[in-house]
Amino acid sequence: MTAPAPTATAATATGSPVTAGEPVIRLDGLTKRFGTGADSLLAVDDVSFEVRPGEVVALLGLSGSGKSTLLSLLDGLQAPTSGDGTVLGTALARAGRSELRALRRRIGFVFQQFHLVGRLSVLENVCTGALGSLRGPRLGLLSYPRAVRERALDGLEQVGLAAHAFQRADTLSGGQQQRVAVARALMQEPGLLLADEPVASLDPESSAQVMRLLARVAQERELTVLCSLHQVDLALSWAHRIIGLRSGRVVMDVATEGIDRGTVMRLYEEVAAGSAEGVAAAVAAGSAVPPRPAAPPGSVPAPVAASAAFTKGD
Ligand SMILES: Nc1ncnc2c1ncn2[C@@H]1O[C@H](COP(=O)(O)OP(=O)(O)OP(=O)(O)O)[C@@H](O)[C@H]1O
Repeated sequence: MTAPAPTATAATATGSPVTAGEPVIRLDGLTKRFGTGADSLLAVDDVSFEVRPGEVVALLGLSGSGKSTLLSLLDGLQAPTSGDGTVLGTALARAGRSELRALRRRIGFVFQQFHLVGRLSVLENVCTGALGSLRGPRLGLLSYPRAVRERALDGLEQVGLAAHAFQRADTLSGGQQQRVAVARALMQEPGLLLADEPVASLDPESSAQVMRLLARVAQERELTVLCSLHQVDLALSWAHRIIGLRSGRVVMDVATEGIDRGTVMRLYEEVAAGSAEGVAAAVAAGSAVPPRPAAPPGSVPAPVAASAAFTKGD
């Protein structure tokens, strides 16, 4: 599946969609350190990039490279240690609690584990997506305004699950539950959709279905999507752009159009500091990555070098 270019956009030479609007995300040296002193850990390290309206971006990187931490910073769930970022016009480092709460109401978040309430009906789960805009707690489907219930049903139709509206959520398959979670996120009418490994616990067929759904809603709603993934092939076929993290740093930022799989796979290999320039040139040219020099027999692999940046355009 190829990511459909959002409407009202003009494709650039690299195929990346660009609209005239302000960036939805603008990060400037965003940094998150856990702990202090010698034992502290730099989870997100001086990250700067922009995401334009309608862009569908896949966030790739080894386990522990900082993808989830970056997403939680963007959602205002964690405060940056230094640097700044603006999301939907809210400055992350300077926003107060209520501003961050307001920001979160405008960001849809899709989790790996769906986070549905299993004993509630599918429709009521979708209705909970509107809670941020309603006053007071809700108990039972009928406690939601009719307009919300109708919108939730429309959402379920959009994700192909209207027939299951009155079933308990925990009777659905994993792939179906994730599609319900997408419908719930869309109830917020978000200006940005973040997804943290939304298909990590799904089989290949359900994964493709969920990614196809995300691509479709992104196109139909001109919605900006930033989604962490472990599946390079899904990222290549679904996203407009791949941002690769290694040890918290952005080491790859490429349009998916014209990029080959081997180049992206370098993200998952250990990169010796000495070969970084070669990789950078290969990525920038969109060509195949030159072979790594063979390690002498018995040698210990070089540590992954966070400084081995091969950001496109460097
Ligand atoms: N609350 C925390 N306190 C301390 N360290 C943390 C915390 N959250 C994350 N980390 C550390 O920050 C680093 C980045 O973690 P993060 O979960 O963002 O990576 P990831 O790329 O999302 O990994 P995965 O693909 O396995 O989900 C890891 O070393 C992790 O152990």
